[in-house]
Amino acid sequence: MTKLSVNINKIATLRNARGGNNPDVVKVALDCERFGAEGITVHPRPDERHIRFQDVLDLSPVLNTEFNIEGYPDKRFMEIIRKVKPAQATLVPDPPNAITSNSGWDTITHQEMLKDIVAELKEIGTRVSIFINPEAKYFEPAKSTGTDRVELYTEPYASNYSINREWAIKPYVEVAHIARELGLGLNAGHDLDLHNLKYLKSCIPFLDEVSIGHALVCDALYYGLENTIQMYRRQLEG
Ligand SMILES: CC(=O)[C@@H](O)[C@H](O)COP(=O)(O)O
Ligand SMILES: NCC(=O)COP(=O)(O)O
Repeated sequence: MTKLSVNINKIATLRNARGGNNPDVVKVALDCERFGAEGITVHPRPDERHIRFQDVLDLSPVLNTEFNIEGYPDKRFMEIIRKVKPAQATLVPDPPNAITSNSGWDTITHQEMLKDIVAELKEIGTRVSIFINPEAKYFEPAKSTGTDRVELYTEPYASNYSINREWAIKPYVEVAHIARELGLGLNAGHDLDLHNLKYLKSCIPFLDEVSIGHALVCDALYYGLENTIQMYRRQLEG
């Protein structure tokens, strides 16, 4: 079964736009869980443009599903992970000024650093996932870091889906089987939506988890949050 983890970054974007507490990020997260989300994902960026570090502290004690915290493993990120000990930490190589995540890790060049980070996170009992591009050369080095899972960076798939979906999915199917052979758990995320999710799932049925935020929140403006979460869940059935 592939779990849906709802990324609530963009709920925080809307809240921050007016300086108050509407929408209430904690309330929305709990409602997402009630509506069928099987996890909550946040990405507290260094500039706190959306999710703030305080949001992480407010969410952690009240969530009922898995809490997945994404981010670059700098000092502040590691401190918050040590503090809240989430179910999962997803390491992304984003520079502080990145408009959004735009690549996975070079697990060859950064293997030693990742090894140390992964060991520290596993020591505190947090499952570790490493954001990764669908390039086979990065998978054995990823395994060598000791990570539990990898998260396939799916923006290239999403942007090529409408052009030629069989071509777009090909590298992802190839590396998904490599990950499985290596004993790595398999997540996926970035730019997944109601158009491309079902095909991804049909081609990689053993996906452990997808984390989806931007498109899901946009869809909720038209279909409502509860209905939208159910619509995404149905794309993952079978
Ligand atoms: C790692 C990933 O692909 C997403 O969490 C992405 O980082 C979302 O970040 P923004 O919501 O800031 O675009
Ligand atoms: N890890 C991907 C994520 O959490 C959400 O990405 P997106 O759906 O906002 O592009």
